[in-house]
Amino acid sequence: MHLITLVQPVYALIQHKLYLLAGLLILALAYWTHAYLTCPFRTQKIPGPFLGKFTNAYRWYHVMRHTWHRDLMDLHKKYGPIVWIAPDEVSVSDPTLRNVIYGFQNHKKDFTFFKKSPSYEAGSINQDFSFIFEQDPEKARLGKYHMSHFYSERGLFNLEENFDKAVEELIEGLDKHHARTGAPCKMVDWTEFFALDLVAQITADQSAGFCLAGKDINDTAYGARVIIRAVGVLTPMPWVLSVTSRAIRQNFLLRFLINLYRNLLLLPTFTFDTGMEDLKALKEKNPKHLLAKFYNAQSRMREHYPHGNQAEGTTIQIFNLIAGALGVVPHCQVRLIQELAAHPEVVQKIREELATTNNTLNFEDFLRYNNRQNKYPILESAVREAVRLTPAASFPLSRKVPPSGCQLHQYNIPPGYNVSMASYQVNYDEGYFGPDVAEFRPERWLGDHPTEMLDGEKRSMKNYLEAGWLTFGAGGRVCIGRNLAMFMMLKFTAALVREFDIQVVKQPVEYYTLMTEMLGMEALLTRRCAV
Ligand code: HEM
Repeated sequence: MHLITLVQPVYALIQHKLYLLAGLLILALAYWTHAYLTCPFRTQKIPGPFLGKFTNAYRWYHVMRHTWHRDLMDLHKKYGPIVWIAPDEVSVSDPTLRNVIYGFQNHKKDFTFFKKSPSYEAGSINQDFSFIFEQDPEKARLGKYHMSHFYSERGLFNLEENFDKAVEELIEGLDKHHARTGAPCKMVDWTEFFALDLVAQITADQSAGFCLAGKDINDTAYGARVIIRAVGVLTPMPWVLSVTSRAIRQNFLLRFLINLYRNLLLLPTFTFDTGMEDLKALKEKNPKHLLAKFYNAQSRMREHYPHGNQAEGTTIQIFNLIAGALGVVPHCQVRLIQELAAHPEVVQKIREELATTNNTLNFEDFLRYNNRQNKYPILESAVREAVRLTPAASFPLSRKVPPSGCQLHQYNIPPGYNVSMASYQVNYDEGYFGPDVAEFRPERWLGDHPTEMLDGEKRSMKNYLEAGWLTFGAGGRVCIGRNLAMFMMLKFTAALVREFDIQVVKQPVEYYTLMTEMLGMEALLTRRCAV
């Protein structure tokens, strides 16, 4: 009887769609208002945009306008270094607080360590270890233990031959498709082709042929972009995450993922169910390349991921590599080309540096081992300056406040809430980087900083600047691919300025979803005679 009394009005509500809609809206408003009224940020009067305090829809709207990275900068200009941006999150813009949030694990472990926030679940699509999206710090540490050596400078040094093969194909492709024809070169496409060719080279010692073909074979890069953007759209919406599962997300993205692995590994019939034998054969053929390392790393971590499988566990590492090499590096590279085209004096200096090593960039002339000197300080600084100005992995690095809570300026953030910093507002902090923060000035990375290190040693500018920026994240979850990113950009840029004169005929436009993409830039390339 009671049940019927309850069910009848609900049924009536469902019958009238308008009432149902109004009911849902009232419920949502009641939920948001309750969350707002009980939020400790309110009692402490943390400033922020009114709508952002109420609902995640505010942040999502700005993501969908593809301007969130710049909007966040504006919010900080308006409200100060701590801004309440979403019902359970504050955004922080202060390089001196970087180490509070992104520190290393210490003996107090779970009590003080800021884990990646639950929003990282958006990028988890199978039951295996996915480096970027793993929230458990212990498992991430284990991943780093098994993988960091082959992403180290030394580890990559062993694959220099593969870098050079990818560079050769890049030059051949650019020459054939642009320099000789005079057709404008779509720079972001070419930086992506190079990334795909390079990944195929270092993963399985083979040419995937993107630069030679001068096109996105089978929409491989397009598919990877769809996946990365989909993660960006999902990340600011916690309720979507609670109603989708990894399996749903994987199925939605499956065809793009499989297409990616097929075209990179040159395994045209690859599937997760049937592909393990092919993967094994490929990794056995190339024991020194990354596919073999990925396979070994996932086997060692298997006991922690009992619901996963070897084919997915191995290939998801390729996806992580692609997320960095294809999702991020090309956009930093486009910024660098844009700046070099506008600063011929820097190009001249880079050419002079390259002339000292036979016009070729060699890793051994860059790495500071055996007391060798870096022979490319301007080129290195130009790359650093570009990744500072366009830190393309610009999504807020959201972290869950640990049981210890945390103090950010005058505010006390209780455990369980989220705090985040994003690279754009940190990297453009005038207090830290100086009033010329928005200018491309590679020389800011050279020489010494007036302050000293703790042990009384001189502090280099590089050390000072890297301690403040957030381009590669920081602390225990710092980017594992930062050496690879640097090497990719060094090799690409060295080859480009050696071989071509570049004239930008169309400027890039920033487009944020998860990464800040630099879309639309076109350049005319003229082959240089004097090499
Ligand atoms: C210029 C290029 C790159 C930039 C700006 C960049 C930036 C970042 C940032 C900001 C993070 C921290 C994410 C967080 O804290 O949530 C990160 C993490 C990571 N990056 Fe990169 N990245 C770049 C290139 C690469 C490349 C080429 C790889 C290829 C291996 C890579 C692999 C990773 C991985 C695996 C992580 C997760 C590390 C962890 O959570 O412990 N990145 N990257």
